[in-house]
Amino acid sequence: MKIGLYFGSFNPIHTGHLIIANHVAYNTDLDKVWLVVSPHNPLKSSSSLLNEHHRFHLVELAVEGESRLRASNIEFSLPRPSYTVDTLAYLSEKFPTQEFAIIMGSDSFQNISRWKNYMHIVQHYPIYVYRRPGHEIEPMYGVKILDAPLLDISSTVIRQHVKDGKSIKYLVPDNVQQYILENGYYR
Ligand SMILES: Nc1ncnc2c1ncn2[C@@H]1O[C@H](COP(=O)(O)OP(=O)(O)OP(=O)(O)O)[C@@H](O)[C@H]1O
Ligand SMILES: O=C(O)c1ccc[n+]([C@@H]2O[C@H](COP(=O)([O-])O)[C@@H](O)[C@H]2O)c1
Repeated sequence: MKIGLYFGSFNPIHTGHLIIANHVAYNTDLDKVWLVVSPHNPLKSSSSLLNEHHRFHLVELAVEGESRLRASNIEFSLPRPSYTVDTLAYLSEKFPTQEFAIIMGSDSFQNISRWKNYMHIVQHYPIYVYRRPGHEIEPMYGVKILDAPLLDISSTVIRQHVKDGKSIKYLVPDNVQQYILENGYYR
């Protein structure tokens, strides 16, 4: 089976992430997409990060009932910060019969040369890039650029809306919105 690994902070998961994961799961040669919650992105400050268990739970709520999408907390038991190359090595050893690919937005791809051992990643794993407004890229390293509508949604905007008391309806699934508001996250 071919599995797309969609790594992210998911702080919180939003409709953009879900549209991307669903697009890949149904329009490429990949069979499933795992949304891998990274406790700590090595290139981002952790100050505005909601606890990883809460972020993971929100991803679980978001993919509930969708058989091709799965929430993964595999990085919770690995050293911090979460270096993708280390997670890939761990997964390839743990699931030797699976074929793994990577899914990322074009903003992440623009930074890939700053990732630990990025040449190993680009040489050994297929990469699917979803274009993001304001982040035009040249295809390099044989990456596949997905032909799909641009989505101007970010976790940053959702956190800011919650802080400002604005609605996040439709920007996140209803059950995710309800859980965020009930628990007072991002206030
Ligand atoms: N609207 C979007 N279009 C394309 N790719 C996206 C979009 N939102 C997120 N991604 C991609 O999804 C992955 C995980 O993103 P992440 O969890 O950091 O969300 P984010 O919205 O970028 O968060 P933040 O606003 O906190 O930086 C990254 O590879 C990112 O490029
Ligand atoms: O391995 C690295 O050096 C590396 C550097 C920056 C980001 N990443 C990973 O890229 C993923 C996307 O990060 P984010 O915070 O933009 O959602 C997340 O899983 C990070 O751990 C990985």
